[in-house]
Amino acid sequence: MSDCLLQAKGLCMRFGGVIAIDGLNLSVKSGEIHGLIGPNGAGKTSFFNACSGRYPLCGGEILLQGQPISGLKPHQIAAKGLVRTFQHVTLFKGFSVLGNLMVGLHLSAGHRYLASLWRGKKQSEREAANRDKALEILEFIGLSQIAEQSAQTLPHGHQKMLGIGIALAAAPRLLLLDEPCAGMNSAEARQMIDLVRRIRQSGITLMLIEHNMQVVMDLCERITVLSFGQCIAQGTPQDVRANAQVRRAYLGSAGQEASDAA
Ligand SMILES: Nc1ncnc2c1ncn2[C@@H]1O[C@H](COP(=O)(O)OP(=O)(O)OP(=O)(O)O)[C@@H](O)[C@H]1O
Repeated sequence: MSDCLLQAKGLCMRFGGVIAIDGLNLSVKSGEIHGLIGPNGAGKTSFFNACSGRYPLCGGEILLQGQPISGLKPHQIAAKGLVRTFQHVTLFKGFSVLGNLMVGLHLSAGHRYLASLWRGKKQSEREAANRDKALEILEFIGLSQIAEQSAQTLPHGHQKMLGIGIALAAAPRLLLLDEPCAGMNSAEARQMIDLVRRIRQSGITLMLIEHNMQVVMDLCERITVLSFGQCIAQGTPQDVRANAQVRRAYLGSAGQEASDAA
């Protein structure tokens, strides 16, 4: 598939006797916002962990732009353009918002963008370039007004936004977002949805795990549904809503919500 950015083929992941991912096949197309949904324990986070190199696979392979990435270390996968966020953001609480982003930029300094930016520059010039880039990202994620505020005092929604800003500092081609709207009030969730759309407009492909069905149905062009580590449906929101197996897998949990969002 020529427009396929990420492809998982026959993926398996186990934790002792627990099969977290069971022969999973799925693909993410370049330029789309792709939702990953499924009941609790379906294997969604395990899939992100597999893609980002956090845990080893026990079978199958993952291709990014047609190149195998399975078996690479997380920083090597990030350098190839696949970057993830976590459900719970880890920030340097003693640093400012800007400081956190600058650390993020330093950590991904081996990456192609900064490598080209920094080549041949002196330390002071690098610092200035780093700060400019951090401010640019803060403007993009809508936190430039609070650049000097301590990260410790940030409300939950802003912490999640900053976590995404730090991920953007690694200049991803594909950004995996783990429950970006979790724990947010409706105003914060609207800001997050707007940010996700703007990230896509900037040329970055996104895949997101999200339990809020309304968010998934509004935001995603395609959706993959997992159940017991397997893909039980992949398609447009309309396809997924109409799928009887999806409704059964969700019965009694998010199923009613999924139907209601139709
Ligand atoms: N580090 C781990 N050690 C042991 N078992 C794990 C680990 N991570 C995941 N699992 C198990 O793998 C299965 C899939 O879990 P996973 O967290 O990927 O599901 P999920 O779809 O993300 O669920 P949720 O929506 O509740 O976050 C579950 O049975 C879980 O208990």
